[in-house]
Amino acid sequence: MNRDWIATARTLSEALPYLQRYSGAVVVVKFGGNAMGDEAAMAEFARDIVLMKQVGMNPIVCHGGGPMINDLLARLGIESRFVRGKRVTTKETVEVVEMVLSGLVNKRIVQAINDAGGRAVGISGKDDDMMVCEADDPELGFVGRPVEMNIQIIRDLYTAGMIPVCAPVATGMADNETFNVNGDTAAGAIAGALRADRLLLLTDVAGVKDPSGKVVTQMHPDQVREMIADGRISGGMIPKTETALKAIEDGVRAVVILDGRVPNACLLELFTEHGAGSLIRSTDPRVRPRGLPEDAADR
Ligand SMILES: Nc1ncnc2c1ncn2[C@@H]1O[C@H](COP(=O)(O)OP(=O)(O)O)[C@@H](O)[C@H]1O
Ligand SMILES: CC(=O)N[C@@H](CCC(=O)OP(=O)(O)O)C(=O)O
Repeated sequence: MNRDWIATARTLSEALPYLQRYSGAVVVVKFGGNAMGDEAAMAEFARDIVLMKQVGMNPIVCHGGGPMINDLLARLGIESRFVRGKRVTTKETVEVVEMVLSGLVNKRIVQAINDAGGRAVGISGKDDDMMVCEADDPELGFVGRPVEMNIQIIRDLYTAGMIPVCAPVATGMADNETFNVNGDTAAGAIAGALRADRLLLLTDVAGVKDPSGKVVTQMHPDQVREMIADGRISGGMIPKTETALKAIEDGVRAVVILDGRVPNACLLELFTEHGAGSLIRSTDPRVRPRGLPEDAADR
């Protein structure tokens, strides 16, 4: 018997407890612009998402696209400026942000998932008023902080067999306002509103690292707060870990920060014993949202 076939059969067999555990689970996947890579990497990501749906999970994709916005702004001669990891967004910039995120990036992901045999539907926070925002900080201009979530549209899509693909652009409280929302923030707000079983934040580092460069594989919220306070977590990892803390407070069972450039990153996290990246989980026994069995070990 061919050794590869035996190994493949064993891998499938070993995945059984994970397939059982995650049956029906709601998993929000944030796909960052830096994690997107080339066409082949996009196709591989799409295959993972379709496989998750095929085995009975409910994957929801929420994407970024910062580098793609930077490219178009540069071609238009508009400078990109960030404050604490968020883009300073003028009225002119927000038009480009919406074009790139709700248009180019969203439809590229939708097409890749459909090519892999899934039924992806692209929406933004504007559709059905899914995400309503207020200005985050006057210094940032049209950057939104989600204040109201109308999440039924997402539930309707996944219960009808579709895969929602969400662009982080939202509507405001006043007429005709458009807000640019940080992709991590948007994914966290969606996961929180759904009380998701998992929020996977795909980025371009292996996870949260300690000062020696080693990835911390499991963390609880207090440890994350300590690492932010003493500077071990800095830069772009601050909004990411803050999103994780907020999502857990809102009832998300666990958040994983992992390297989206690794082939089959989502499958490695969900269907193997050791998972991938850094898992942040509440220690509060009252936080037991619907979904996974009470006694299931998280890794
Ligand atoms: N403790 C840490 N562990 C890992 N990355 C960290 C840490 N502190 C700061 N960082 C920085 O955070 C970056 C990830 O954030 P960011 O570049 O904003 O990701 P994305 O574009 O995927 O949203 C890493 O590339 C790294 O430079
Ligand atoms: C307010 C804000 O900063 N919005 C982000 C939205 C895209 C994003 O978050 O993209 P990544 O996940 O690829 O970084 C931006 O304009 O770049």
